[in-house]
Amino acid sequence: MADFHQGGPITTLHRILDRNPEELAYEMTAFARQRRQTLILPCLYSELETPAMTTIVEGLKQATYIDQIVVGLDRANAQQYLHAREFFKDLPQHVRILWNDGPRLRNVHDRLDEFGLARYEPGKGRNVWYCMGYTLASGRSSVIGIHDCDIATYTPDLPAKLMYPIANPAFNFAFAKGYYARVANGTLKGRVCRLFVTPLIRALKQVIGKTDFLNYLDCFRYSLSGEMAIRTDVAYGLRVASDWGLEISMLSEMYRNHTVHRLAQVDIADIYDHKHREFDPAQKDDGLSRMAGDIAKSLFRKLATQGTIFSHETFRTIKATYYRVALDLIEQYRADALFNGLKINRDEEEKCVEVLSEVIISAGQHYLENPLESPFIPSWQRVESAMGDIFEHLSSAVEDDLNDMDIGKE
Ligand SMILES: O=C(O)[C@H](O)COP(=O)(O)O
Repeated sequence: MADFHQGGPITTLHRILDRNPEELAYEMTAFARQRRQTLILPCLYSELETPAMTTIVEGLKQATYIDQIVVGLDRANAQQYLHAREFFKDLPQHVRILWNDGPRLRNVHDRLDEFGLARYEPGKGRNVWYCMGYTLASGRSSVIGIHDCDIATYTPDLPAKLMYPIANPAFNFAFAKGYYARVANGTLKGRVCRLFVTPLIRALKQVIGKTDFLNYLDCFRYSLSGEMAIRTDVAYGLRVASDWGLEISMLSEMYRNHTVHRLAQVDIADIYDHKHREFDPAQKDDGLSRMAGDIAKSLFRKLATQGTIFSHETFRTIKATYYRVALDLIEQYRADALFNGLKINRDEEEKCVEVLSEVIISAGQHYLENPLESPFIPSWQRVESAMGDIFEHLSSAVEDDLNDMDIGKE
């Protein structure tokens, strides 16, 4: 069972007791009278073909307190979009699917491009951003939950726990981040979070100083989790990164725009398992190294906006400090794993850290060579001020796709 320690400026909501899921759902239904809820599911078409997604959909059939489900569908052709419509059709909520690669949404994207507001690569960040835009356009809810679609350990009460801090009218939280332990095949996972983000933040604290921002980031128990809940009005002003810096950029934006008293993290699962990317030390620009690189750049850029001056020497010092901190952490993870009867491969963990330490140098180099680069997608507030009718266009594209009986016939 969890403890009840509050370890930093944001509020941690622990699962001190195992609550009855029906009681939780009953409370969420009552909250929904004042704060209606939309759940965003950013997914790739290929995820629809996995057992994880079937379990998620079965779980969501029980989550009748959710008013609307917005599916962001990436990498789907016409036939696959039609299959997605079929796949989600039995959900009891108001379901809308954003067929991001379909001609209508591409057309919306091209219009944004004309205004210089759509210059970003496809990916999860962009998918989530469009889903938030649609949710704003629909005007149906004041609470947004987002969770990944590859969760192999999904339980039907996960969305309730995730959205509870924002949905409960007794709370004034603007944003809540989900946390859990990632475990698979009897071993600790969450490699980028454990072996890169945590030691990097602690190394930055040593090199740059214990700034309030770094202390804030360090208190998140799983800063990279794809599970979060946010007030809809807060989502309106949010800039998100289009690359793997999405999660860290959201935390940075929350810190910049809101007092820490309105931010929370919430325990949403006993353990969490999902689809794992290969960690191939030879592939410096792919997989987990790519993810770590985007995160590092996002952090460096954020610190620069707070006045930190970086040089080649600073990055070399950060790398050396990171390496030492990471090795110490591996020792701690090992003790924790053994205590829980889990295996841990020290050689693999150390190899991973060696490769990730090089990522710090390459991300630093990239930052120094491209100081003005910004992978941020503008807030919907800015987009609406440039294109007053954007929400009508977005809604019509989604509705027209849904009602189009000729898709896939040509
Ligand atoms: O959260 C992480 O650290 C990355 O997504 C990698 O996760 P994994 O080690 O569980 O695959």
